[in-house]
Amino acid sequence: MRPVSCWPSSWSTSCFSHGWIAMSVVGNAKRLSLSLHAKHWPDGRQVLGAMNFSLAVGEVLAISGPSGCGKSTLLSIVAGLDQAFDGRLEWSGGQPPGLGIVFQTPRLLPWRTVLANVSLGLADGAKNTSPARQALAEVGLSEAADVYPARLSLGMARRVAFARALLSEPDLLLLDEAFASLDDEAAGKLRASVMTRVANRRMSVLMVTHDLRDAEEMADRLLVLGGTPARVVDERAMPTRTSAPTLTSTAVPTDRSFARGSCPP
Ligand SMILES: Nc1ncnc2c1ncn2[C@@H]1O[C@H](COP(=O)(O)OP(=O)(O)OP(=O)(O)O)[C@@H](O)[C@H]1O
Repeated sequence: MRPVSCWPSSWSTSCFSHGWIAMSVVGNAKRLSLSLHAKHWPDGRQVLGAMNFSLAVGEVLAISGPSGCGKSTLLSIVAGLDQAFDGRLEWSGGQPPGLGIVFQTPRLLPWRTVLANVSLGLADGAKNTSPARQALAEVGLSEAADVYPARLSLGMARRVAFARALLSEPDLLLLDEAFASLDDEAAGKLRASVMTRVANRRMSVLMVTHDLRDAEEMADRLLVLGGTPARVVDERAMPTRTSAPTLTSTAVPTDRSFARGSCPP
């Protein structure tokens, strides 16, 4: 069990002393620690319950669970987009790392070309287009550089969102069902692009997915959310990732039914 502490720098709110779901990585520098007590919506409904997890530098953590449980909400908290929660989010060194995000919907700006969308966030993006063109080539969309998002399929738009996220060379990549709508070849290429950066740059990845294959091929660990409010109902190490850090807790079940069904009460 992780000792309770009030970390010095965090996004928000209170310290609390009970209700932890303990899990810690041994021997790896941490990129982030999240100690969540609760997340309520403004109408008072509690969507997330107590959970506590860390993500190590170079680690890939997958989060799954039934639709509507609160996975995207959890990702928004980690992204700093939702700060209205009870708990603490702490980054190593006290500073949020460079974040890359691929949302469930690609969120491209419709009035900018594909190339201009990919260049968003780069200081000199408008002047030097070669990094963005390279990123587009990496996701197999060189030919789409000058078209507008309205002409893209959902899968193509997702690949553009990937190019945009990877171009910023993030320390932490957040993926929300990012491989959905992609054919096997495109999804395989993107997985490879991500995992190359994990290996070479020690990029960390927090990914929400319903697809066990994503978790099996990429993740060191899998957290399964369930219940209302959602909590971690299962945690397992993924045997296919040989770089998996040592866990201090958990049994590792072998069934693959984690993403099916509705939230149990
Ligand atoms: N801004 C909001 N205000 C109130 N309720 C919300 C808001 N956003 C999401 N919800 C509700 O919170 C719950 C969790 O939503 P969330 O999108 O996090 O689930 P999810 O597990 O990611 O679902 P899916 O797998 O279907 O994408 C759902 O019941 C949703 O309707």
